[in-house]
Amino acid sequence: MSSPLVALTVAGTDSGGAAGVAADLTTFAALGAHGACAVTAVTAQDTVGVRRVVPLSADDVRAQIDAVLEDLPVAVVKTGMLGSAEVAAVVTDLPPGLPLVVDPVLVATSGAELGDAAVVAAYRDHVLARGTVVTPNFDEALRLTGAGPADPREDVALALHALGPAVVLTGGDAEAPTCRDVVVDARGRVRTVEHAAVPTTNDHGTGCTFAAALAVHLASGADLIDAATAAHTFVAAALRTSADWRLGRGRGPVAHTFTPARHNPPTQEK
Ligand SMILES: Nc1ncnc2c1ncn2[C@@H]1O[C@H](COP(=O)(O)OP(=O)(O)OP(=O)(O)O)[C@@H](O)[C@H]1O
Ligand SMILES: Cc1ncc(CO)c(N)n1
Repeated sequence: MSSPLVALTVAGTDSGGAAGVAADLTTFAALGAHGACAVTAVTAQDTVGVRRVVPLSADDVRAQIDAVLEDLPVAVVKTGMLGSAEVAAVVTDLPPGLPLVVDPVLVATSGAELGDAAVVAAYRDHVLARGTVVTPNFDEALRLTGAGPADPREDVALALHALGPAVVLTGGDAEAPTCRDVVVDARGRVRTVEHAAVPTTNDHGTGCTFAAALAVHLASGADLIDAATAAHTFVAAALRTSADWRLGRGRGPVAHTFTPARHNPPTQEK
């Protein structure tokens, strides 16, 4: 007997349905996985900006994670907005050996701050060391490493790798000819994944969607470079789908509803 692959997201909600838990669960479903969630914070957010953030306590988050892990055969955990150093410590306590994709959410697409200096310190001091792979954008990578904007992306990615995890430094840029993600595997080998950029402003949620897709592909057995390539391809296809959408007054949602694998869902044995 087989069951669907189970992926758990530990992340904040986006009331506009573009990023955070909504993006993660929809992406898991689009790739045929069963998604579970532990909510870290509730945001009042739309395509324009973030109006309010209500953090949940570390105990609230731990209770959700415990409930899921005690009942479901979770194959991979993906984290997004953690919101506080206390919640970050709960993530660090995840069972050893459970693959962990850390999307170190610090800033929303709209520019709103979603992680303060204490959260940055928590990532640097212990969350990254527990992570299997970390997926920052360039701005997040600079905050986590203290590097400067003129530093080569490969060097910044290697500085993150030195803190413990494999790395996919994402390079979304709708105005560039191509988007280039720098990948550093567990052994420190550097590769790049590059695709034509999709010219669109409907890109709210790309980072969450990418990390969620990466988590499913890794848990399905792909190596890091294949998983990053597949996740990058998924996001690009989703962006092509949403490019003509007219949703909201700001940066509209990426179409994480795009479903390439509905007819071939991944499975797991236990
Ligand atoms: N316009 C685009 N065209 C093609 N690929 C893109 C585009 N924008 C982002 N991507 C891809 O999407 C993935 C997520 O990257 P990105 O750098 O946008 O994350 P992010 O900045 O964390 O996202 P968010 O805006 O949700 O915080 C990467 O694989 C990136 O290359
Ligand atoms: C809740 C949440 N998580 C992540 C992001 C990153 O885009 C966001 N805007 N909101």
